[in-house]
Amino acid sequence: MDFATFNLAEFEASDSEARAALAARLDQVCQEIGFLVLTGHGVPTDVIEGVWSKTGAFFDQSFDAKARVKAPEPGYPYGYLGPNSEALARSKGEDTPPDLKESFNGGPQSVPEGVTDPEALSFCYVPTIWPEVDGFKVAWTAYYAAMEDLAARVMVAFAAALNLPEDFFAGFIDHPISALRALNYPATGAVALENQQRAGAHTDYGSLTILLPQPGSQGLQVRSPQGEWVDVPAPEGAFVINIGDLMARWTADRWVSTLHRVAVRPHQPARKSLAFFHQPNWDAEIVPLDGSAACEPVRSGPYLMGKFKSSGA
Ligand SMILES: O=C(O)CCC(=O)C(=O)O
Ligand SMILES: [Fe+2]
Repeated sequence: MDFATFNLAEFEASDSEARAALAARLDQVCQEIGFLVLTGHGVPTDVIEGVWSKTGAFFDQSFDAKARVKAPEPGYPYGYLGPNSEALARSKGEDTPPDLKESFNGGPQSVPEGVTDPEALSFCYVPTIWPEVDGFKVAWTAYYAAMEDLAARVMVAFAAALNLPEDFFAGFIDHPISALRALNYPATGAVALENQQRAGAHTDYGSLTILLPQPGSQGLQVRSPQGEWVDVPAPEGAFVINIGDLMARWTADRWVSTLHRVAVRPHQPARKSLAFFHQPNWDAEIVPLDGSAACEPVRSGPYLMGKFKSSGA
């Protein structure tokens, strides 16, 4: 299976006929596999290098130093999640050993005016707990902001792909509750436990994931429609994007939220990645776009919270 590439800058610069053709192709890829390589993204190299450098410095610290910024209680969505904290396959009802990874997670940097819902305030709007790594917060927030902008541009392309007015999603994503996760999969030894992966098979929860796998790294795989695990490339200078469960619902399952995992193999070097989980406004009502009753309407925030709580290890 070849991986489709979508060049966002080319789409944005195209006249209406070429734009429609690129949008139709995007629609097709989102129907078939829901994963693609994104080029023409315009995210400055120094923003990307900055976040790699500071998250690398974070993971290089001792466990005790990392544990100083761990989530203060179970279910707290941000901070350091050490080894044995999460098994993503549990979100799919699979009882597996914990994933072989550690992560640092952060959320929106400010609470929009007028948010009073206690669930929103105690879930996605709780503070990110900053590590004492010089320059970490600056590099992290610059990358987070770049991902917010990029996600909004991809959502314009998605609207075109779905034959909607191009600003259709704008009002749903003007106060997004997205999360950024830096992942470190430590080097592997001889064997893992049975059914243990670096990240167990799962689908993502939100509208869109913008993933930056360590360039040239291996292990990320998607489940093809034929039921095979297919390697996802990690090209230098590009992102991998995929549809999450919320987008599948929104499109009444026209688009697929594809099962994926990070497979474990013996004697692998450490692998890093940055996953940005774009999530519409807390209050956004996600109703099937085709007007059908294919999926129950859900609210973005509570839907995410329900999903998140299902993967704790
Ligand atoms: O590390 C990766 O390449 C993918 C991680 C992933 O799928 C996730 O955290 O949802
Ligand atoms: Fe994922």
